[in-house]
Amino acid sequence: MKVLKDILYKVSLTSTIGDMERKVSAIVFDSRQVVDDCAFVAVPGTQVDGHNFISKALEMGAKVIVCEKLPETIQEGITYVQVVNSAKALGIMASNFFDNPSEKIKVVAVTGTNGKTTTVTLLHQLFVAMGYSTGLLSTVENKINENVIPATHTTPDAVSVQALLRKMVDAGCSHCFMEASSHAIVQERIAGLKLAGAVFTNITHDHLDYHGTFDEYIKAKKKLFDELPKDAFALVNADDKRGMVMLQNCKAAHQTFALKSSADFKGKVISNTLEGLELDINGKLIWFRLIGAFNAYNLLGVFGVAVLLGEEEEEVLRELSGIRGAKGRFDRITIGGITAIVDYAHTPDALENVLKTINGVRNGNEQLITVVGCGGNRDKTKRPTMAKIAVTESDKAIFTSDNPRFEEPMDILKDMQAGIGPTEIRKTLTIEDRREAIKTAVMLSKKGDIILIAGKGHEDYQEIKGVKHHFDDTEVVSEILNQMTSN
Ligand SMILES: CC(=O)N[C@H]1[C@@H](OP(=O)(O)OP(=O)(O)OC[C@H]2O[C@@H](n3ccc(=O)[nH]c3=O)[C@H](O)[C@@H]2O)O[C@H](CO)[C@@H](O)[C@@H]1O[C@H](C)C(=O)N[C@@H](C)C(=O)N[C@H](CCC(=O)O)C(=O)O
Ligand SMILES: Nc1ncnc2c1ncn2[C@@H]1O[C@H](COP(=O)(O)OP(=O)(O)OP(=O)(O)O)[C@@H](O)[C@H]1O
Ligand SMILES: N[C@H](CCC[C@H](N)C(=O)O)C(=O)O
Ligand SMILES: [Mg+2]
Repeated sequence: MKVLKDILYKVSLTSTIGDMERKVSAIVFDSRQVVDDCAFVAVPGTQVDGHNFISKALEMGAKVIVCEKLPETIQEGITYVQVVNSAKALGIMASNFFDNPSEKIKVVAVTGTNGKTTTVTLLHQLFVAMGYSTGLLSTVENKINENVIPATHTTPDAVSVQALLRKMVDAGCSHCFMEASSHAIVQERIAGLKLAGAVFTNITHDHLDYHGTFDEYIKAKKKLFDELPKDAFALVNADDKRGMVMLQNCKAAHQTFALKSSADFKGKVISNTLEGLELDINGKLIWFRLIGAFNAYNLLGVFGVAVLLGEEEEEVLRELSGIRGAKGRFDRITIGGITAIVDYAHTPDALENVLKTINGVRNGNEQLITVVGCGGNRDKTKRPTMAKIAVTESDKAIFTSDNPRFEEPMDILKDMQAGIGPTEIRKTLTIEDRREAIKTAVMLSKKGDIILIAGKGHEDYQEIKGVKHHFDDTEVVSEILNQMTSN
């Protein structure tokens, strides 16, 4: 239990009614999670307004209401706290509630359209290999050293972020590497967090359904850098033209990494094959297990962070050289002479990068077949572009479902087909059922061919109308390849 007025330290208050010395058992932002004596924070959402659930929260036992607009009836014995921004208040209150864990651990947040999971996973593996007790918050999983705590979001909600950091501090962690999604930044899920540094990987087309325009999407990412403290570092990709935008008005130490532009952490791709990457980093030639030039950026970003955190260059490169990266990112499965690549590419830029990487290393005599879909209830404008890229960069493309959520799968597939010209349509098939689509790709393949299965990577489900059905691309393609190539 904590005293309310201590939990409100640093929160911008408008007015208060009632006892501020009251003890609070928990901080809750969902009326369905209310416990006795908790503080309920009413947050305006994308679907509903949390203010509509204030009376429900009181019925369930909340004793403190934190809100932007006071309700019409004020109940006796309840404390009301009116704040300027309740989403922001939630983050700050959660941090105070858990004794400000981010002040006791070096937290580095990574943002960008692509490469966040790869970057934080590499950093986590690197720091564990260098002997540090290290935490991870990522799309694939949250971790305290090797202990996995399942993840539901790329960046957890404000209370979970602070609760997880508390667990990390209690477990003796010195570092935490976390993804900061644009949704999370706008929704203040990381308010109240003290960052040691932030990284910008890149920005390309995604999430326009949520942010409305590309400018708003850029602003969302920039907010992370605008709010960094003076003693933090801001490390950006200087080859992305928005890298410098992130640094405008940023108080933290400006740092850059790049392959093309001049930068503080400069690299060069020496060779790029299906076995790995050879890079020149600060004049040293190093071999890495990751595949694709885009991973050169991720590796450089990781190197930069480690050095900025005070690690020794030689040791960082030696350890980084042996690391594999995140699950579902360019995972290769070769059975019966056919190679399947499972990759989480779910944006036009990622898909193009992965296909260009494959095209850059293949011999050209084999076929490249791409199986791809686009998520439902997500940015519709990326659908025709992703379809076009799949057709242009492959010999055949099979369009299929990827988490249709609450949309009709065939509607999504029609949006994809709209991106394809009349001559290219012959190179495509549309098969709604993802298992059938993968099976067809295998049927169309012969020894030596390559099948790219894009969009789901590590995901082990297909989300249909609010229900997650077990589905794992790697599992499915391995089973089909084993069956179909064994005789
Ligand atoms: C669109 C979006 O981002 N939504 C997130 C947001 O919920 P919301 O604003 O829509 O909430 P709402 O349903 O409108 O409800 C408003 C408020 O009323 C409360 N409420 C609601 C109902 C009720 O009965 N009682 C009650 O108190 C809710 O708890 C909430 O506080 O805040 C919630 C708490 O943090 C998130 O769980 C939720 O994520 C949803 C499930 C989601 O799908 N988010 C995706 C888009 C997302 O966040 N993705 C990014 C990664 C994207 C990427 O980079 O690829 C991520 O970080 O995971
Ligand atoms: N630096 C990069 N630039 C462009 N594409 C990349 C980069 N790194 C990875 N990719 C591609 O993007 C896909 C997603 O990578 P990753 O999971 O690291 O990104 P993310 O930013 O965490 O994505 P999400 O926002 O969905 O969590 C990869 O499977 C790969 O195809
Ligand atoms: N974090 C991303 C993941 C997209 C993955 C793809 N499989 C899809 O469902 O669109 C999102 O929530 O938009
Ligand atoms: Mg991610």
